[in-house]
Amino acid sequence: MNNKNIIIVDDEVNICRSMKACLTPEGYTVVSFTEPSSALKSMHDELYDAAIIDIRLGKQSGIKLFEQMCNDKINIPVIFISGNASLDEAVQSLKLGAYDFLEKPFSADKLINTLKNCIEFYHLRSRVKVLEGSQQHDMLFGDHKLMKILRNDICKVAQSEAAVLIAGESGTGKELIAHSIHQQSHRSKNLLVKVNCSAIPENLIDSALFGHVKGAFTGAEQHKKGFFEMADKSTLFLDEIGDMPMSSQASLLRVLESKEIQKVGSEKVTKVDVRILAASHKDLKEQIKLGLFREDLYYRINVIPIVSPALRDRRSDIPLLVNYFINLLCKRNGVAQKSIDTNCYPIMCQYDWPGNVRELLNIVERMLIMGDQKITLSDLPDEITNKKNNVYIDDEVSLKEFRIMMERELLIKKLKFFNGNITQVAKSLAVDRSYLHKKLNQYEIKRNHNFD
Ligand SMILES: Nc1ncnc2c1ncn2[C@@H]1O[C@H](COP(=O)(O)OP(=O)(O)OP(=O)(O)O)[C@@H](O)[C@H]1O
Repeated sequence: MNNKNIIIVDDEVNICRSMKACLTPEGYTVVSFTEPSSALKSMHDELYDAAIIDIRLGKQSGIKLFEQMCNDKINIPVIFISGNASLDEAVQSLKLGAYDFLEKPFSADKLINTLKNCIEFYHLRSRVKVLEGSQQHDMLFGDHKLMKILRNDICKVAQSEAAVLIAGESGTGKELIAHSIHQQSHRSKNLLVKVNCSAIPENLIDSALFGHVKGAFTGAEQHKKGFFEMADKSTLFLDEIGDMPMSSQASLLRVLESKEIQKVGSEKVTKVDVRILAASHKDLKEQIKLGLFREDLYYRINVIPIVSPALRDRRSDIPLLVNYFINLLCKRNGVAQKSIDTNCYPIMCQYDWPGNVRELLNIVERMLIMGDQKITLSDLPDEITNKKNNVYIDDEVSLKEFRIMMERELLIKKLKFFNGNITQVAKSLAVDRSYLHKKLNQYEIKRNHNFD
């Protein structure tokens, strides 16, 4: 059984019946309509795998129906049929994006084969789109043991259907984690649907999550699919869930409990099969205490918790990420490959990166644009070189890196103490002036370095 849903739109009831009779034994579930408006309504309400549409629907036009489907973003592959359409109409239908055109009368075999190829073709096409999309997402870089544990956890949870709550500071890669879970799950043949919960106005949440029918409220000029329907048989990623208003949380909880949706303005209740991933940079337990997040919803979405580590907790990954971003950005922007002076790494590892990987990515991009062929210490922004925190020593730092860090810290301290007086600094360090100049050049420290 192939378990696919097909919709037929033909003004001749007999033709609908005979197509149904030949497709049903092949395992297709077939519904038919003689009226384009009822067909369009059904396409909004149900999920179809393909549509077979007559070009001439009495006084109405199948092509017009197809155009309306495109406007309403109903993405069903279409096969047109007709006994009396002109060649022009057939060509027009294909130009609009229909999969094929069959001239009546056609054999049962011809219909069955065309339909099978059509569904396979669209399935492959969406798979290619998913793979293209995933290439931008699945690069969860990092060799630190925290990243190894994270990748291992992702691999395990991907195989299950349980809801996952991804916690972690902003910019640590929570969205990448969600994509990675989806890509490794059996739902990956369908697209992951992402919702930014903080961006949906409170009064539109039901319509955004469940969709609405035409005329449900002022401004609802078209039928609209909600995120749950879009994510049917796939994964729904609820990003920034901690920013969702309380009233919206109630609607979300209802659908998570019942696994059913009801479009705004419709009586009909539809089952959905959606896996939930959620993320928040806010501490949801804290939000519960503050009365800003529902405890019952928290337990629904937090079946498996995953924590995305802050960059400062895996500093040894910084050189790896910097190199990865340099390659990525040079390729993406079509510029010649640039490189970085490895003396930059110890300094970059000292910085706390409050914006995490996103901040690192932005800074690398800025240095690539503004700097020369090789990024050097002088290209590092002030907030990184003027760090005032205690020296951080990573588990995996090498002796050479450690020496560079300490020497640099010491030179800056002394220069500050002696107001940039080289003779005094050299004397206090028990080195001669030329050696001190050499070191200052090596670490690109200027005498009038900004010491604040
Ligand atoms: N481990 C990583 N490897 C490669 N790139 C990463 C990694 N982590 C994050 N990034 C990149 O950093 C940027 C921010 O990541 P992402 O949007 O996933 O973070 P987030 O935690 O969801 O942030 P927010 O809480 O602000 O939504 C993206 O460009 C992402 O590709």
